[in-house]
Amino acid sequence: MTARVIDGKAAATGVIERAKTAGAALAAKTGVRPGLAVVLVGEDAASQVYVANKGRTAEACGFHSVTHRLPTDTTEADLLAVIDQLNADPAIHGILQQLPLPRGLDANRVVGRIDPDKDVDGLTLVNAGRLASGMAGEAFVPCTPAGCMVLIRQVLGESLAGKSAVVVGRSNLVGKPMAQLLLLADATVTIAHSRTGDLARVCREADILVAAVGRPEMLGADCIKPGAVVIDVGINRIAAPERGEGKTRLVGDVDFAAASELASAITPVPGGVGPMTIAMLMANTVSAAYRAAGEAPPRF
Ligand SMILES: Nc1nc2c(c(=O)[nH]1)N[C@@H](CN(C=O)c1ccc(C(=O)N[C@@H](CCC(=O)O)C(=O)O)cc1)CN2
Repeated sequence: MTARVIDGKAAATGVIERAKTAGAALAAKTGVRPGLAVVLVGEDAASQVYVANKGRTAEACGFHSVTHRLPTDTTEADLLAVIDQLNADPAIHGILQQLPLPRGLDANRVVGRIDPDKDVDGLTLVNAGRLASGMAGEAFVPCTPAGCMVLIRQVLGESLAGKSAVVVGRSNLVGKPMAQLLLLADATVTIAHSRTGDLARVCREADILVAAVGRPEMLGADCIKPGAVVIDVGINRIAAPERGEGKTRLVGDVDFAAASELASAITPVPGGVGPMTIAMLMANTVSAAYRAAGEAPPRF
């Protein structure tokens, strides 16, 4: 079998288009223009690219968009003051603290300061609790797992009843919310991780395999059940001397070539899950603005 390659860029373009249309409709009806604030602390090169993309995409959607770039030595008190100011700003409906934070800043305390109604990253305890309690409709769901679900539904439809899903990775940002979403769609879910015994055997049970471990090409052919849908969340930059001295390339957590021989559908890296992360941020921002305006948010 040669797997269908799931086009995350095309799916993301569709979500962004719907967010733009929904934002314009809200502004026309209520005068409320969706507003997104992104906060970046420090100089992490990848984060700078992601944050710039978030701002650009928000502007392309017609949103009010602000980016706070703070130096690496920002104190937690100063960062919390920025969050407080954004919490109080009526023009801002969504706040995202870009992660990771520099050493010395506590991500739980900083993210926990965001007003849950503006938490478009879905990382506050309130939104994580809503999702874990099955109240996904009222929660903001973290953007990457929300995007993975859009891609999975494209391939398998709404109900995952009867399907076994294995999520490799247990982060608050991806692994745990991903498992909750699959469970809510009626899949039978296992969360595995780097310390799982005989990981390949566990993965081979999966009709849906979601890889979010952050280790380049860690999951090979021995991890893939024939016909599985493989969603690769990993974005790992590795040396690519074949492209020239000092060159690099991106790979996922899955050995794409090997897995493609067995899977029925697979996301590539780049061009798979990554673009959906930013698209779902636009969707969550529109939803936050709808809620702030007392309107029912659209479904993405
Ligand atoms: N507060 C958050 N921090 C981080 C999140 C998040 O969802 N919320 N996710 C990641 C990084 N991320 C967004 O922030 C992100 C990662 C990757 C992509 C993307 O489009 N990737 C492209 C490749 C891009 C490249 O060339 O480097 C792809 O996969 O095609 C978008 C967003 C960590 N931090």
